[in-house]
Amino acid sequence: MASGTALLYDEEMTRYKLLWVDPACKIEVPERLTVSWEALHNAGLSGRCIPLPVRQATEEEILLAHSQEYLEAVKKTPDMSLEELMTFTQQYGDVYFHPNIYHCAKLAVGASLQLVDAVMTGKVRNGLALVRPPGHHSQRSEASGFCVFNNVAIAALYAKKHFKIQRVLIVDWDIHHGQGLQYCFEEDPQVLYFSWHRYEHQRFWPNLRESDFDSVGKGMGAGFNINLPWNKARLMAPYFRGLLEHCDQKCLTWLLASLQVGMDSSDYLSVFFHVLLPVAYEFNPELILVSAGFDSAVGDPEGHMCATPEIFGHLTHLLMSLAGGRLCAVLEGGYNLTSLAQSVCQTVQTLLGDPPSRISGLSSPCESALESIQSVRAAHQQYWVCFKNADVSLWPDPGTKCSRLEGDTQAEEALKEGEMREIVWPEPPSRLAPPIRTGVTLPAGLEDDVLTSCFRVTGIPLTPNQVAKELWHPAVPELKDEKVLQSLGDILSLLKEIEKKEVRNGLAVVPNVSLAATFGVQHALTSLTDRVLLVFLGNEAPVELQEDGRVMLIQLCSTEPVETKSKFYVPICLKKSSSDVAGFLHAVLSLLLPLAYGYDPGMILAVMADCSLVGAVAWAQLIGLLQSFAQGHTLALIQGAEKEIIRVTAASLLGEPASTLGPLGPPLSENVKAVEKERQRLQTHWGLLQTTGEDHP
Ligand SMILES: NCCCNCCCCCC(O)(O)C(F)(F)F
Ligand SMILES: [Zn+2]
Repeated sequence: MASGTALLYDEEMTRYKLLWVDPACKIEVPERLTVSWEALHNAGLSGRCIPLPVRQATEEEILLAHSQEYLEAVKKTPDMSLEELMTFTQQYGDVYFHPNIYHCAKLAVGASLQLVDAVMTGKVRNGLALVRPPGHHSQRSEASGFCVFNNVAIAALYAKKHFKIQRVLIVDWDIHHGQGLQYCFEEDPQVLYFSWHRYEHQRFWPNLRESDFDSVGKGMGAGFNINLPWNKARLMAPYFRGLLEHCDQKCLTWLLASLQVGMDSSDYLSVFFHVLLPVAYEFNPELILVSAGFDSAVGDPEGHMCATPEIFGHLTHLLMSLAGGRLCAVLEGGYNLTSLAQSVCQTVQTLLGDPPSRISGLSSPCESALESIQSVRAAHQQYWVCFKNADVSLWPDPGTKCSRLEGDTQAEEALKEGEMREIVWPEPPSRLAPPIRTGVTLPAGLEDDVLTSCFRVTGIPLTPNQVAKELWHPAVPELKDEKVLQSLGDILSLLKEIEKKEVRNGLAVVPNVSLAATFGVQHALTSLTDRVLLVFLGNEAPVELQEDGRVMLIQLCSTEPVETKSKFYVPICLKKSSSDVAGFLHAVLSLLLPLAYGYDPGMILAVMADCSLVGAVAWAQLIGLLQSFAQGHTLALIQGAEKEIIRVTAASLLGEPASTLGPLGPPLSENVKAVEKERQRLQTHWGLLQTTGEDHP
């Protein structure tokens, strides 16, 4: 299994810049690369990566995505005078040329291809190419938006050609629409292009009608182009008409900044749960390419978004569960040098396997985001079975796009000026990786190669009254069984190792999983955290729940669970769950992840009480996704000695990407209905569950 994270950078790519005055291009400066590189160095992250040399792309490689005449034209730029460069630039939009930009553009493509080679040959697991000029706007015969050659398009075409890959997923989280990528692949069913971008009903650059959600791809490529447009909130102007008379410029600026509707982490995560991840799992890609633009981070002068840099650690982690972890990230935009550097570090740290930091304060996606989510799911319902049961009765019908009154532009300008001065955000918290990753307690005789890199933990057997004290309930008969007492002792010492940050996560194979779960929850609450998420696969409810919210129980069962009103108890009854992998995954993506992010637990207990409920691969996928939370503090408890389950659990806890689930069939409609029922019940309490707007009837 490949391991290691590649980092590609060459300071030659800093050696071009804008040589004349052009307000549209002045933000694309060489310092974008140097601050990113230095931040990675200062954080000790570049030292943990595998440095790969960049190289110049060959003409043949560039011609995969560009025309001969365009290449010939760009080839002439190194010999041009300043005037000739300015004239040459005039024919394109929002881009500039420089005598050295052709050289750098070849290095940017070459770096991307080096990264694809290293990942596809298993030399590394994943990686990031820090490049400029960026690529996702450039087209067959046209430069655009600071882009000269389309780095990611060429990388995808190169991967298909040289590695016979038939399914590539491109995730473009840059705040601008990568129209160059859309045009390149819109008829290609082998390349699924996903982009979110500021759109504002076509009022945001590049102002293209085809950047809207109804561009789904063409011909054989229908369904393989997904646009998620960010449109500003509805009609701010009327609120301000009244206020304008009373408040001065400063107050208006503040007011707009506080109402400024840049999207935040809740919007981003909702799109991943309810649009991107369901389709990505169904598509089952062999390689993930990320057009990693960080102008979608807070503070960016182009993006005006609110999502803080740690969100990229989460987005990266969620994508690493796909394609066996084969992920190539290529830098696109990002113009606030502080948030760019922080976002790059968050991304690389996750690629290296460090657990994402906890994100608190998540809420519901905003109305505008919900409208976009619903529109995209409706537009793609006919192409993806994961949207088959989506609630897409259109709200409001697309005809009534909320237009923006002219008054906004003056307000917009105020916002732009005001907000640039004031925007600040906290540094992302440090994400320490403990020396050892996984502690295990196993009954003897369960040796396994994977387990050798785990840290064996054996505890002191507990006495019955010790347990009774911890569990605050009368001693149960099992407590006579010294195997049970030993396993509880083992769990206690595992939790202590996690508490001391000696290990990050743990695995215990136990004789009585319900007792172990109850004990684990109680001990975690007394010594580790005030919020424990218990994910329980099995039918017997392990713990009585207090409504104080210190435990959230998500229980996957096969028999009809008791009716509940609690927002901390989520029974999900799945029929034939071991064969309905799609149904299981639907439950994880549309229920479990949104709940867990909303709850923000300090500890995860993942309990496999009944090995028949899901297969080993689905379970491993779940263990991988659960490491998004609680700084990776997961304790997996397994009853019985299913060797395969134990092996994949340990592998996942050690950071091995789970193997792919393979092509997914349609989920069982009764399972989708069960999940939808719970989602409807809970979405008012946990906003990340929403997929449609509130005022939808
Ligand atoms: N206010 C100035 C208007 C600038 N309009 C052009 C924006 C180009 C964005 C380029 C990018 O960030 O998408 C890339 F990733 F390609 F670099
Ligand atoms: Zn951008």
